[in-house]
Amino acid sequence: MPLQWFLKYRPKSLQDIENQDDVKKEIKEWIESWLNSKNPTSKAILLYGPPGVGKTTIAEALARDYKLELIEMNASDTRNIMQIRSIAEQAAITGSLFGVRGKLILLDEVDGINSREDAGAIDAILELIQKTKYPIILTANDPWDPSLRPLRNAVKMIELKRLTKYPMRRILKKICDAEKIQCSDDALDYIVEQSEGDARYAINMLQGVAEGYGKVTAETVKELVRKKDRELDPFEALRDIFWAKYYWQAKNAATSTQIDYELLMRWLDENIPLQYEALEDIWRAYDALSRASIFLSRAKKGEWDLLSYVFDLMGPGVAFASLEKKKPTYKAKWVKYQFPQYIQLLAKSKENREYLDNLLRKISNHLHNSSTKTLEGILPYLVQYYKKYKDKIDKELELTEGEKKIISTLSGEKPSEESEASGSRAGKTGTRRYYRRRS
Ligand SMILES: Nc1ncnc2c1ncn2[C@@H]1O[C@H](COP(=O)(O)OP(=O)(O)OP(=O)(O)O)[C@@H](O)[C@H]1O
Repeated sequence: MPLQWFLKYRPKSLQDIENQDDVKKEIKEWIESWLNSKNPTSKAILLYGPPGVGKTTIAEALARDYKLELIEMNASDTRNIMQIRSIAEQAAITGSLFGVRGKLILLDEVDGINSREDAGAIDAILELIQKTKYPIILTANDPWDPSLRPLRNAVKMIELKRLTKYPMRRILKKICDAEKIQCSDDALDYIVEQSEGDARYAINMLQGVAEGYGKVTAETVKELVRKKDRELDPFEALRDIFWAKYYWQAKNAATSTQIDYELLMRWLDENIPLQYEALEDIWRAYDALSRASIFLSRAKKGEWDLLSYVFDLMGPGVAFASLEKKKPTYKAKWVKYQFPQYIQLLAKSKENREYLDNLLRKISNHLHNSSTKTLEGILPYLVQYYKKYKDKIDKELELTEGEKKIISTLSGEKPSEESEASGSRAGKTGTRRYYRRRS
Protein backbone atom coordinates (compact mmCIF):
# COMPACT_ATOMS: atom_id res chain seq x y z
CA MET A 1 0.00 0.00 0.00
CA PRO A 2 1.35 3.45 -0.86
CA LEU A 3 1.95 5.90 1.93
CA GLN A 4 -0.94 8.05 3.01
CA TRP A 5 -0.33 11.61 1.94
CA PHE A 6 -0.98 13.18 5.31
CA LEU A 7 2.04 11.22 6.57
CA LYS A 8 4.12 11.74 3.45
CA TYR A 9 3.58 15.52 3.62
CA ARG A 10 3.66 15.94 7.38
CA PRO A 11 5.75 19.09 8.05
CA LYS A 12 9.22 18.24 9.27
CA SER A 13 10.00 21.61 10.84
CA LEU A 14 7.98 24.13 12.85
CA GLN A 15 8.48 26.69 10.10
CA ASP A 16 6.43 24.53 7.71
CA ILE A 17 3.48 24.32 10.05
CA GLU A 18 0.60 26.47 8.93
CA ASN A 19 -1.68 28.66 10.94
CA GLN A 20 -0.42 28.06 14.46
CA ASP A 21 1.97 31.00 14.96
CA ASP A 22 1.04 31.75 18.57
CA VAL A 23 1.39 28.09 19.50
CA LYS A 24 4.76 27.82 17.77
CA LYS A 25 6.03 30.90 19.60
CA GLU A 26 4.84 29.67 22.96
CA ILE A 27 6.20 26.17 22.50
CA LYS A 28 9.61 27.46 21.39
CA GLU A 29 9.84 29.67 24.47
CA TRP A 30 8.92 26.69 26.59
CA ILE A 31 11.48 24.33 25.09
CA GLU A 32 14.19 26.99 25.29
CA SER A 33 13.39 27.52 28.95
CA TRP A 34 14.03 23.79 29.35
CA LEU A 35 17.25 23.73 27.41
CA ASN A 36 18.76 26.99 28.63
CA SER A 37 17.96 26.88 32.29
CA LYS A 38 17.48 24.35 35.02
CA ASN A 39 14.12 25.91 35.74
CA PRO A 40 11.69 25.42 32.88
CA THR A 41 8.54 27.52 32.96
CA SER A 42 6.65 24.29 33.16
CA LYS A 43 7.74 20.65 33.06
CA ALA A 44 4.99 19.57 30.74
CA ILE A 45 2.62 21.18 28.28
CA LEU A 46 -0.73 19.93 27.08
CA LEU A 47 -1.53 20.72 23.45
CA TYR A 48 -5.27 20.49 23.01
CA GLY A 49 -7.74 21.14 20.24
CA PRO A 50 -9.79 19.45 17.50
CA PRO A 51 -8.42 16.58 15.40
CA GLY A 52 -6.04 17.19 12.51
CA VAL A 53 -4.83 20.67 13.46
CA GLY A 54 -1.20 19.74 14.08
CA LYS A 55 -0.79 18.76 17.74
CA THR A 56 1.29 15.64 17.08
CA THR A 57 3.00 17.24 14.10
CA ILE A 58 4.12 20.22 16.17
CA ALA A 59 5.58 17.97 18.86
CA GLU A 60 7.48 15.94 16.27
CA ALA A 61 8.72 19.04 14.42
CA LEU A 62 9.87 20.59 17.68
CA ALA A 63 11.96 17.52 18.47
CA ARG A 64 13.53 17.65 15.03
CA ASP A 65 14.23 21.41 15.11
CA TYR A 66 15.91 21.17 18.50
CA LYS A 67 17.60 17.83 17.74
CA LEU A 68 15.91 16.04 20.58
CA GLU A 69 15.25 12.34 20.53
CA LEU A 70 11.51 11.83 20.58
CA ILE A 71 10.00 9.18 22.82
CA GLU A 72 6.45 8.90 21.60
CA MET A 73 3.64 6.75 22.88
CA ASN A 74 -0.09 6.64 22.93
CA ALA A 75 -1.25 7.38 26.46
CA SER A 76 -4.62 5.72 26.02
CA ASP A 77 -3.10 2.29 25.50
CA THR A 78 -3.11 0.59 28.90
CA ARG A 79 -0.08 -1.48 27.98
CA ASN A 80 1.94 1.71 27.98
CA ILE A 81 1.44 2.45 31.66
CA MET A 82 4.34 0.23 32.66
CA GLN A 83 6.45 1.87 30.04
CA ILE A 84 5.47 5.31 31.29
CA ARG A 85 6.57 4.26 34.77
CA SER A 86 9.88 2.99 33.51
CA ILE A 87 10.48 6.21 31.59
CA ALA A 88 9.74 8.09 34.80
CA GLU A 89 12.42 6.12 36.59
CA GLN A 90 14.96 6.50 33.81
CA ALA A 91 14.19 10.14 33.21
CA ALA A 92 14.90 10.85 36.83
CA ILE A 93 18.37 9.33 36.60
CA THR A 94 19.71 9.66 33.07
CA GLY A 95 18.61 13.25 32.52
CA SER A 96 21.13 14.43 35.05
CA LEU A 97 23.84 12.15 33.64
CA PHE A 98 23.56 12.92 29.96
CA GLY A 99 22.76 16.59 30.11
CA VAL A 100 21.53 18.89 27.40
CA ARG A 101 21.14 16.89 24.16
CA GLY A 102 18.21 15.08 25.51
CA LYS A 103 14.88 13.60 24.82
CA LEU A 104 11.39 14.90 24.35
CA ILE A 105 8.59 12.75 25.70
CA LEU A 106 5.31 12.80 23.80
CA LEU A 107 2.21 11.21 25.29
CA ASP A 108 -0.50 11.35 22.66
CA GLU A 109 -4.25 11.31 23.33
CA VAL A 110 -4.36 11.53 27.12
CA ASP A 111 -8.10 12.10 26.86
CA GLY A 112 -8.38 8.52 25.59
CA ILE A 113 -7.42 7.18 29.00
CA ASN A 114 -10.32 5.35 30.52
CA SER A 115 -10.22 6.58 34.09
CA ARG A 116 -12.15 3.61 35.43
CA GLU A 117 -10.30 0.83 33.62
CA ASP A 118 -6.84 2.41 33.73
CA ALA A 119 -6.98 3.87 37.20
CA GLY A 120 -3.18 3.93 37.41
CA ALA A 121 -2.53 5.75 34.15
CA ILE A 122 -3.12 9.31 35.29
CA ASP A 123 -1.07 8.74 38.44
CA ALA A 124 1.74 7.27 36.35
CA ILE A 125 1.77 10.36 34.13
CA LEU A 126 1.67 12.70 37.13
CA GLU A 127 4.61 10.83 38.61
CA LEU A 128 6.46 11.13 35.31
CA ILE A 129 5.85 14.89 35.22
CA GLN A 130 7.06 15.25 38.77
CA LYS A 131 10.27 13.27 38.32
CA THR A 132 11.19 14.06 34.74
CA LYS A 133 14.43 15.60 33.65
CA TYR A 134 13.08 15.87 30.12
CA PRO A 135 10.37 18.05 28.59
CA ILE A 136 7.00 16.35 28.21
CA ILE A 137 4.24 17.13 25.73
CA LEU A 138 0.77 15.71 26.19
CA THR A 139 -1.96 15.98 23.56
CA ALA A 140 -5.74 15.75 23.79
CA ASN A 141 -8.81 16.64 21.76
CA ASP A 142 -10.93 17.27 24.80
CA PRO A 143 -9.02 17.90 28.02
CA TRP A 144 -12.06 18.89 30.08
CA ASP A 145 -13.03 15.51 31.51
CA PRO A 146 -13.13 15.81 35.34
CA SER A 147 -10.77 12.83 35.66
CA LEU A 148 -8.08 14.87 33.87
CA ARG A 149 -8.19 17.72 36.36
CA PRO A 150 -5.00 16.67 38.25
CA LEU A 151 -3.21 16.61 34.89
CA ARG A 152 -4.56 20.01 33.90
CA ASN A 153 -3.20 21.41 37.13
CA ALA A 154 0.23 19.91 36.51
CA VAL A 155 0.81 21.24 32.99
CA LYS A 156 0.79 24.39 30.93
CA MET A 157 -2.25 24.27 28.64
CA ILE A 158 -1.87 25.45 25.04
CA GLU A 159 -4.89 25.53 22.75
CA LEU A 160 -4.76 24.88 18.98
CA LYS A 161 -7.57 26.25 16.86
CA ARG A 162 -9.10 24.77 13.72
CA LEU A 163 -7.15 25.59 10.58
CA THR A 164 -8.64 28.44 8.58
CA LYS A 165 -9.39 28.54 4.88
CA TYR A 166 -6.22 29.97 3.32
CA PRO A 167 -3.64 27.99 5.30
CA MET A 168 -5.63 24.86 4.61
CA ARG A 169 -5.77 25.67 0.91
CA ARG A 170 -1.96 26.19 0.92
CA ILE A 171 -1.44 22.77 2.52
CA LEU A 172 -3.51 21.11 -0.19
CA LYS A 173 -1.97 23.14 -3.01
CA LYS A 174 1.55 22.15 -1.98
CA ILE A 175 0.57 18.50 -2.13
CA CYS A 176 -1.06 18.91 -5.56
CA ASP A 177 2.16 20.49 -6.86
CA ALA A 178 4.37 17.83 -5.33
CA GLU A 179 2.21 15.02 -6.74
CA LYS A 180 1.93 16.84 -10.08
CA ILE A 181 -1.84 16.65 -10.16
CA GLN A 182 -4.06 19.35 -11.53
CA CYS A 183 -6.32 20.67 -8.82
CA SER A 184 -8.78 23.46 -9.51
CA ASP A 185 -9.16 26.20 -6.91
CA ASP A 186 -12.90 25.52 -6.72
CA ALA A 187 -12.23 21.90 -5.93
CA LEU A 188 -9.75 22.73 -3.18
CA ASP A 189 -12.14 25.26 -1.68
CA TYR A 190 -14.85 22.64 -1.62
CA ILE A 191 -12.61 20.16 0.20
CA VAL A 192 -11.52 22.85 2.67
CA GLU A 193 -15.12 23.73 3.41
CA GLN A 194 -16.18 20.13 3.98
CA SER A 195 -13.22 19.34 6.21
CA GLU A 196 -14.10 21.88 8.91
CA GLY A 197 -10.53 22.81 9.77
CA ASP A 198 -9.18 19.24 9.99
CA ALA A 199 -6.08 18.98 7.77
CA ARG A 200 -5.84 15.19 8.00
CA TYR A 201 -9.39 14.84 6.77
CA ALA A 202 -8.84 17.34 3.95
CA ILE A 203 -5.65 15.61 2.78
CA ASN A 204 -7.32 12.21 2.90
CA MET A 205 -10.18 13.52 0.80
CA LEU A 206 -7.78 15.06 -1.71
CA GLN A 207 -5.93 11.76 -2.01
CA GLY A 208 -9.16 9.78 -2.36
CA VAL A 209 -10.36 11.97 -5.24
CA ALA A 210 -6.96 12.16 -6.96
CA GLU A 211 -6.54 8.40 -6.88
CA GLY A 212 -10.14 7.59 -7.69
CA TYR A 213 -10.50 9.97 -10.63
CA GLY A 214 -6.98 10.97 -11.58
CA LYS A 215 -7.93 14.65 -11.47
CA VAL A 216 -9.27 17.00 -8.86
CA THR A 217 -12.04 19.14 -10.29
CA ALA A 218 -15.10 20.71 -8.68
CA GLU A 219 -17.14 17.96 -10.29
CA THR A 220 -15.06 15.06 -8.99
CA VAL A 221 -14.79 16.37 -5.45
CA LYS A 222 -18.53 16.88 -5.26
CA GLU A 223 -18.94 13.23 -6.18
CA LEU A 224 -16.58 11.90 -3.54
CA VAL A 225 -16.02 14.43 -0.76
CA ARG A 226 -18.47 14.31 2.11
CA LYS A 227 -18.91 16.69 4.97
CA LYS A 228 -16.83 15.55 7.90
CA ASP A 229 -18.65 13.29 10.34
CA ARG A 230 -21.71 13.22 8.12
CA GLU A 231 -23.49 9.90 7.87
CA LEU A 232 -23.40 8.48 4.37
CA ASP A 233 -26.51 7.46 2.52
CA PRO A 234 -26.41 3.92 1.11
CA PHE A 235 -25.35 5.03 -2.37
CA GLU A 236 -22.44 7.06 -1.00
CA ALA A 237 -21.40 4.24 1.33
CA LEU A 238 -21.30 1.77 -1.56
CA ARG A 239 -19.25 4.14 -3.71
CA ASP A 240 -16.80 4.78 -0.89
CA ILE A 241 -16.40 1.06 -0.21
CA PHE A 242 -16.10 -0.09 -3.81
CA TRP A 243 -13.78 2.74 -4.81
CA ALA A 244 -11.63 2.66 -1.68
CA LYS A 245 -7.93 2.48 -2.26
CA TYR A 246 -7.13 2.36 1.43
CA TYR A 247 -8.27 0.27 4.31
CA TRP A 248 -9.39 3.36 6.28
CA GLN A 249 -11.59 4.64 3.46
CA ALA A 250 -13.51 1.41 3.26
CA LYS A 251 -13.76 1.01 7.02
CA ASN A 252 -14.96 4.59 7.47
CA ALA A 253 -17.65 4.06 4.88
CA ALA A 254 -18.83 0.82 6.47
CA THR A 255 -19.05 2.38 9.92
CA SER A 256 -20.56 5.73 9.06
CA THR A 257 -23.65 5.00 7.02
CA GLN A 258 -27.17 5.94 7.90
CA ILE A 259 -28.21 2.36 7.38
CA ASP A 260 -27.45 -0.40 9.83
CA TYR A 261 -24.98 -3.17 9.10
CA GLU A 262 -27.58 -5.73 8.11
CA LEU A 263 -29.07 -3.44 5.54
CA LEU A 264 -25.61 -2.47 4.28
CA MET A 265 -24.96 -6.18 3.72
CA ARG A 266 -28.00 -6.36 1.50
CA TRP A 267 -26.90 -3.32 -0.48
CA LEU A 268 -23.46 -4.84 -0.97
CA ASP A 269 -24.96 -8.19 -1.88
CA GLU A 270 -27.03 -6.58 -4.58
CA ASN A 271 -24.29 -4.45 -6.03
CA ILE A 272 -21.10 -6.53 -5.94
CA PRO A 273 -21.77 -8.07 -9.37
CA LEU A 274 -22.58 -4.65 -10.77
CA GLN A 275 -19.37 -3.05 -9.57
CA TYR A 276 -16.89 -5.88 -10.15
CA GLU A 277 -16.40 -7.51 -13.51
CA ALA A 278 -13.80 -10.23 -12.97
CA LEU A 279 -15.40 -13.43 -11.72
CA GLU A 280 -12.65 -13.97 -9.18
CA ASP A 281 -13.16 -10.48 -7.75
CA ILE A 282 -16.86 -11.16 -7.38
CA TRP A 283 -16.13 -14.49 -5.72
CA ARG A 284 -13.70 -12.88 -3.25
CA ALA A 285 -16.15 -10.09 -2.44
CA TYR A 286 -18.96 -12.55 -1.70
CA ASP A 287 -16.54 -14.62 0.34
CA ALA A 288 -15.75 -11.58 2.50
CA LEU A 289 -19.43 -10.71 2.79
CA SER A 290 -20.39 -14.22 3.83
CA ARG A 291 -17.70 -14.20 6.51
CA ALA A 292 -19.07 -10.85 7.70
CA SER A 293 -22.45 -12.48 7.97
CA ILE A 294 -21.06 -15.36 10.07
CA PHE A 295 -19.37 -12.92 12.44
CA LEU A 296 -22.54 -10.90 12.65
CA SER A 297 -24.63 -13.89 13.69
CA ARG A 298 -22.03 -14.71 16.37
CA ALA A 299 -21.95 -11.09 17.50
CA LYS A 300 -25.71 -11.08 17.87
CA LYS A 301 -25.45 -13.99 20.27
CA GLY A 302 -23.77 -11.59 22.67
CA GLU A 303 -20.16 -11.48 21.52
CA TRP A 304 -20.39 -7.87 20.41
CA ASP A 305 -16.62 -7.51 20.18
CA LEU A 306 -16.89 -9.43 16.93
CA LEU A 307 -18.77 -6.57 15.32
CA SER A 308 -15.46 -4.97 14.46
CA TYR A 309 -14.67 -7.94 12.15
CA VAL A 310 -18.06 -7.53 10.54
CA PHE A 311 -17.10 -3.98 9.53
CA ASP A 312 -13.61 -5.09 8.46
CA LEU A 313 -15.04 -7.73 6.16
CA MET A 314 -17.93 -5.67 4.79
CA GLY A 315 -15.76 -2.61 4.18
CA PRO A 316 -12.11 -3.40 3.42
CA GLY A 317 -12.91 -7.09 2.77
CA VAL A 318 -15.25 -6.24 -0.07
CA ALA A 319 -13.18 -3.25 -1.22
CA PHE A 320 -9.98 -5.23 -1.68
CA ALA A 321 -11.59 -8.25 -3.25
CA SER A 322 -10.78 -6.53 -6.51
CA LEU A 323 -7.25 -7.36 -7.65
CA GLU A 324 -7.67 -4.81 -10.43
CA LYS A 325 -7.08 -2.11 -7.81
CA LYS A 326 -3.48 -3.15 -7.46
CA LYS A 327 -2.74 -2.03 -11.01
CA PRO A 328 -1.39 1.54 -11.13
CA THR A 329 -3.66 2.27 -14.08
CA TYR A 330 -6.80 1.24 -12.22
CA LYS A 331 -9.74 3.66 -12.35
CA ALA A 332 -12.96 2.85 -10.56
CA LYS A 333 -15.92 2.11 -12.78
CA TRP A 334 -18.93 4.38 -12.42
CA VAL A 335 -21.98 2.29 -11.70
CA LYS A 336 -25.56 3.12 -11.01
CA TYR A 337 -26.23 1.18 -7.83
CA GLN A 338 -29.41 -0.76 -7.27
CA PHE A 339 -31.78 -0.89 -4.38
CA PRO A 340 -31.35 -4.26 -2.59
CA GLN A 341 -32.80 -7.47 -3.78
CA TYR A 342 -35.75 -7.69 -1.46
CA ILE A 343 -37.51 -5.10 -3.55
CA GLN A 344 -38.11 -8.07 -5.83
CA LEU A 345 -40.76 -9.09 -3.40
CA LEU A 346 -42.60 -5.98 -4.35
CA ALA A 347 -42.40 -6.57 -8.05
CA LYS A 348 -43.52 -10.15 -7.55
CA SER A 349 -47.24 -9.74 -7.20
CA LYS A 350 -49.61 -7.46 -8.99
CA GLU A 351 -51.08 -6.42 -5.66
CA ASN A 352 -47.70 -5.34 -4.28
CA ARG A 353 -46.85 -3.51 -7.47
CA GLU A 354 -50.02 -1.53 -7.12
CA TYR A 355 -49.19 -0.63 -3.52
CA LEU A 356 -45.73 0.51 -4.57
CA ASP A 357 -47.07 2.52 -7.50
CA ASN A 358 -49.62 4.19 -5.22
CA LEU A 359 -46.95 4.93 -2.66
CA LEU A 360 -44.69 6.48 -5.29
CA ARG A 361 -47.56 8.51 -6.69
CA LYS A 362 -48.48 9.88 -3.27
CA ILE A 363 -44.90 10.88 -2.49
CA SER A 364 -44.41 12.36 -5.96
CA ASN A 365 -47.58 14.43 -5.73
CA HIS A 366 -46.58 15.62 -2.31
CA LEU A 367 -43.11 16.69 -3.48
CA HIS A 368 -44.01 17.64 -7.08
CA ASN A 369 -41.53 15.08 -8.34
CA SER A 370 -41.53 12.41 -11.02
CA SER A 371 -42.11 8.79 -9.93
CA THR A 372 -38.67 7.80 -11.21
CA LYS A 373 -36.97 10.48 -9.13
CA THR A 374 -39.04 9.47 -6.15
CA LEU A 375 -38.12 5.83 -6.56
CA GLU A 376 -34.41 6.48 -6.82
CA GLY A 377 -33.88 9.60 -4.80
CA ILE A 378 -36.62 9.86 -2.20
CA LEU A 379 -37.89 6.40 -1.36
CA PRO A 380 -34.60 5.14 0.15
CA TYR A 381 -34.62 8.08 2.59
CA LEU A 382 -38.27 7.78 3.41
CA VAL A 383 -37.74 4.11 4.20
CA GLN A 384 -34.75 5.02 6.33
CA TYR A 385 -36.59 7.58 8.42
CA TYR A 386 -40.01 5.94 8.41
CA LYS A 387 -39.80 4.42 11.87
CA LYS A 388 -38.72 7.69 13.43
CA TYR A 389 -41.39 9.84 11.77
CA LYS A 390 -44.01 7.17 11.21
CA ASP A 391 -47.02 9.06 12.55
CA LYS A 392 -46.21 12.21 10.63
CA ILE A 393 -45.57 10.37 7.35
CA ASP A 394 -48.68 8.18 7.70
CA LYS A 395 -50.79 11.25 8.29
CA GLU A 396 -49.31 13.50 5.62
CA LEU A 397 -49.42 10.86 2.90
CA GLU A 398 -52.59 9.16 4.17
CA LEU A 399 -50.98 5.75 3.77
CA THR A 400 -53.02 2.58 3.54
CA GLU A 401 -52.04 -0.65 5.32
CA GLY A 402 -50.72 -2.10 2.06
CA GLU A 403 -48.49 0.92 1.43
CA LYS A 404 -47.19 0.77 5.01
CA LYS A 405 -46.38 -2.92 4.50
CA ILE A 406 -44.33 -2.04 1.43
CA ILE A 407 -42.27 0.45 3.45
CA SER A 408 -41.66 -2.12 6.20
CA THR A 409 -40.49 -4.67 3.64
CA LEU A 410 -38.14 -2.13 2.08
CA SER A 411 -36.73 -1.22 5.46
CA GLY A 412 -35.46 -4.77 5.78
CA GLU A 413 -38.03 -6.10 8.20
CA LYS A 414 -38.27 -9.84 7.84
CA PRO A 415 -40.69 -10.66 5.03
CA SER A 416 -43.65 -12.91 5.68
CA GLU A 417 -43.13 -16.66 5.14
CA GLU A 418 -45.04 -16.64 1.93
CA SER A 419 -42.92 -13.93 0.36
CA GLU A 420 -39.66 -15.32 1.74
CA ALA A 421 -40.29 -18.68 0.17
CA SER A 422 -40.55 -17.08 -3.22
CA GLY A 423 -37.60 -14.74 -2.70
CA SER A 424 -35.17 -16.70 -4.84
CA ARG A 425 -32.53 -15.19 -7.08
CA ALA A 426 -34.82 -15.74 -10.03
CA GLY A 427 -36.87 -12.81 -8.80
CA LYS A 428 -33.85 -10.55 -8.94
CA THR A 429 -34.05 -10.09 -12.67
CA GLY A 430 -37.64 -9.12 -12.13
CA THR A 431 -36.51 -6.35 -9.80
CA ARG A 432 -33.94 -5.06 -12.22
CA ARG A 433 -36.43 -5.13 -15.01
CA TYR A 434 -38.86 -3.29 -12.80
CA TYR A 435 -36.28 -0.59 -12.20
CA ARG A 436 -35.27 -0.38 -15.83
CA ARG A 437 -38.85 -0.21 -16.90
CA ARG A 438 -39.40 2.77 -14.68
CA SER A 439 -36.26 4.72 -15.47
N1 LIG B 1 -0.88 23.21 11.00
C1 LIG B 1 -0.59 22.30 10.04
N2 LIG B 1 0.20 22.63 9.00
C2 LIG B 1 0.48 21.71 8.05
N3 LIG B 1 0.00 20.46 8.03
C3 LIG B 1 -0.81 20.09 9.04
C4 LIG B 1 -1.14 20.99 10.09
N4 LIG B 1 -1.94 20.37 10.96
C5 LIG B 1 -2.12 19.13 10.47
N5 LIG B 1 -1.44 18.95 9.33
C6 LIG B 1 -1.47 17.74 8.49
O1 LIG B 1 -2.47 16.87 9.04
C7 LIG B 1 -1.88 15.66 9.50
C8 LIG B 1 -2.49 15.30 10.84
O2 LIG B 1 -2.04 16.22 11.83
P1 LIG B 1 -1.77 15.80 13.34
O3 LIG B 1 -1.65 14.31 13.48
O4 LIG B 1 -0.66 16.63 13.85
O5 LIG B 1 -3.12 16.26 13.99
P2 LIG B 1 -3.55 16.24 15.53
O6 LIG B 1 -3.96 17.64 15.87
O7 LIG B 1 -2.47 15.62 16.35
O8 LIG B 1 -4.82 15.32 15.42
P3 LIG B 1 -5.42 14.23 16.44
O9 LIG B 1 -6.03 14.98 17.56
O10 LIG B 1 -6.45 13.52 15.61
O11 LIG B 1 -4.26 13.34 16.82
C9 LIG B 1 -0.40 15.90 9.54
O12 LIG B 1 0.30 14.70 9.22
C10 LIG B 1 -0.17 16.96 8.50
O13 LIG B 1 -0.01 16.34 7.23
